[in-house]
Amino acid sequence: MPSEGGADPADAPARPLVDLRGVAKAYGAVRALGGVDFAIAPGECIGLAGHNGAGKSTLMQVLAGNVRPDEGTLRISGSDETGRYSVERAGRLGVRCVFQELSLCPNLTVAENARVRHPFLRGFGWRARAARLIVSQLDAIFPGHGIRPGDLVSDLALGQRQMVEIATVFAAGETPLSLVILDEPTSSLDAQVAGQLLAHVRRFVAEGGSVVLISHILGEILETCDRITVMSDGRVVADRAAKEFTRHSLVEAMGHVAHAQEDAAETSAGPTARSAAPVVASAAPPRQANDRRVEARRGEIIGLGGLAGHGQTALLVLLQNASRGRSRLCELHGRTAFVAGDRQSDGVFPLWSIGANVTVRSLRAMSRLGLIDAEAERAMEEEWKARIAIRTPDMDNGILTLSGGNQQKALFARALASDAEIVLMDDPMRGVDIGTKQEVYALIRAEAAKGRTFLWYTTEFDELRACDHVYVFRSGRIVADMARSELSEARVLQSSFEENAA
Ligand SMILES: Nc1ncnc2c1ncn2[C@@H]1O[C@H](COP(=O)(O)OP(=O)(O)OP(=O)(O)O)[C@@H](O)[C@H]1O
Repeated sequence: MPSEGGADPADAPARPLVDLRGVAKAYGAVRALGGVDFAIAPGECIGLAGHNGAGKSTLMQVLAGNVRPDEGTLRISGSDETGRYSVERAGRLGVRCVFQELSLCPNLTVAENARVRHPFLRGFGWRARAARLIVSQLDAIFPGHGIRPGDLVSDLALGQRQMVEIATVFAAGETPLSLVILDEPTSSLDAQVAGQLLAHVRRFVAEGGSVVLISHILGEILETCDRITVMSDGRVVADRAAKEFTRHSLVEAMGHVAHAQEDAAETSAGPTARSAAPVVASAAPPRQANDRRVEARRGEIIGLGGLAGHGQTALLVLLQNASRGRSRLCELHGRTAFVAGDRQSDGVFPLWSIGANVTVRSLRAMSRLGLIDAEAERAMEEEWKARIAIRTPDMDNGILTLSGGNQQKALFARALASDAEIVLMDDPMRGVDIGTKQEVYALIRAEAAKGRTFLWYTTEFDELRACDHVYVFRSGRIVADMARSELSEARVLQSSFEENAA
């Protein structure tokens, strides 16, 4: 059994770039880190895996200087930083991070944000220099990105904001860059853009840089990283060369049951013909030039695919904002609930408790004579905490005390606990660990079998395979639609890129 922090000492690099020993951190009763050893060699890409709430982000926040551990030592490039480490020290030592919650200022342009991150861009002509810096970095990492330096960040799609954030972090600064921490960097990127980033990571590492990559998409870390460290409940439970892991053994190391196939489509060999049930939701993208429209029948799981930001979210919003009945673009017969993918801006009520975030959509159903039935509310909170495994000692804690993936689970619970007949999902599985994903897929299938309808925008092909019928979007229009039996990744990709796809 691998020991804690346990690579064979013979494999340990002579002088690690980073050497954390016995790092512990508690938040009240929650032990986020329980004595972690973690080392990174120069020129090494480490994958950090583990269930939601395992402690990955907290460990990286320690390394970024944002969180001061209660115990443990921290050495960087041989220098003992224990007790004096800070964000500023991290910056000077060349440690930079892309965290799950984006740090860009929405009311500033792309170039102005680059200036905020890189204060050396000052004096006469700073704006042009900032623009050149960010555009050249975007070109290097994400060729064909389509982002202009004068674009306001608030006007960019989530994926584009993520690209700007990543490019800003990799851009040459005053101090040489030694370590880049990427905490779920691909969660809002589609497969093609994610591939561009991972290729860049490999180039950066080949040139001697180090990277820590956190991802719940296991294929990404298996293919990109040299070594994989697995965390569970605040501890390191496995630490080996990436090539020694298979997908199966990695899932097991994370403490999940490794099913023969962990994909969404696992048991979903459903009907291939459209069901005869009545249409409950139907919508046409405003830019659609022909009469194609997304149509969902009662009990169907409908997938919206294609590259990120090509009109899928807009269609879901159109349905969410539609009133019941029929209009030119929309037809809706039932109550809707929306599961946001961008939890920061559309999802969580940041000042509310976890419980209140879950039950808010159901309060009307739980109120009698204008008073909310507190017992029913508490029961709903506890039921969903158990059903979807929200990791918290107390549902009264603030929602922001949850790890990113657990916040996402709370949003899911809000929609599924509600009385909505139609659930609109805007790429909601981002940041959810593989064990929970399997449970949520099963839940969706069970709910669909009971007659609930799901419209599911996803950037993961595996999730499209769980759908009964898939519509592929490009440039704000539906360019293809196919039943599950006709679905293949090649077909979806082809339709996503070709203007005149089938
Ligand atoms: N500021 C905080 N206050 C209270 N608890 C916190 C805080 N930050 C983290 N925690 C708790 O610490 C634990 C570890 O969280 P962390 O964010 O490190 O997990 P993670 O492995 O990154 O999860 P995910 O995959 O969901 O992002 C969780 O139980 C979380 O609820």
